[in-house]
Amino acid sequence: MTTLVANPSFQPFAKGHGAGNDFIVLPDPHSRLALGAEDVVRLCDRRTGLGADGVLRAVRCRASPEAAAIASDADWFMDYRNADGTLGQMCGNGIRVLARYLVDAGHCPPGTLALATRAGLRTAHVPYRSADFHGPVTVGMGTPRWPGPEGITVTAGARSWPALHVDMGNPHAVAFVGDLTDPGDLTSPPAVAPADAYPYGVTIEFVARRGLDDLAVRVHERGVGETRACGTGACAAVAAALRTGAVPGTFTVDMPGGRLGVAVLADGSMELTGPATIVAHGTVRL
Ligand SMILES: N[C@@H](CCC[C@H](N)C(=O)O)C(=O)O
Repeated sequence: MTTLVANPSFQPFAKGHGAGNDFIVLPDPHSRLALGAEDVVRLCDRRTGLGADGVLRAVRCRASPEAAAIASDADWFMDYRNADGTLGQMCGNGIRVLARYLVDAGHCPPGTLALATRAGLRTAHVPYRSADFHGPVTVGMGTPRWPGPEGITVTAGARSWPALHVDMGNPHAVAFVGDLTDPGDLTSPPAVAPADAYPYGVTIEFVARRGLDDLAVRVHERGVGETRACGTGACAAVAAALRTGAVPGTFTVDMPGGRLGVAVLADGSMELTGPATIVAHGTVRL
């Protein structure tokens, strides 16, 4: 049985990012950390905390009944939290950063890592251990699903666009725009209609087509706000492009924080590739 202990005053952490989508990694192999929503909000605050788009609690699957129920054959569980303290099922950049951390910090050998998420088992490939905690990571993102409803509209500022509902383990609304400046500054969340289309909230992608296999994307993330990149969002954008005429292959997805690659495999599943960087290790007051 796992014993939850009172949060120690100072907890080890690592800070990392994937194409500018940044995370605090909290290694908690024995699942002893009682991490509340208020802890996450405090940690992610960019003035009074470390600052991040989200928190990745890294737990050994065998120490967590929740993780073992999701994927008993996985080694580690990514307990992902958004900056507002809410739980997320899946995070494409987060899982790449977690995999880079686990390998470079010596918790796992390089190669293939089986990782549990609330969206199910995901497989990350870390080609080598990096002494400077930086390098590419590829992750199998599963197959996009189309749960409906159709006829979704997204409104930002004074403009509206039709959008497609794509599920990448977490919910997305993808709108094609003429220019990435069209949605305005995105400092407040875009409106989505019908209002009951996403009972648990949604991440919204604004996508500009640049070429046959080249997309430029801005993302307003559920539980965070506009972020510099989003891995599930990149895959959702490619899925929506395929639905509207693009041909399966390998896509480049440019986001404000950097470039991600999305490969569409023969079975329709997707692989996400991009850089993952650990920028700091330390201890933080919880
Ligand atoms: N940044 C992420 C997505 C994180 C989860 C999202 N905010 C949600 O609530 O579903 C990514 O890289 O996929």
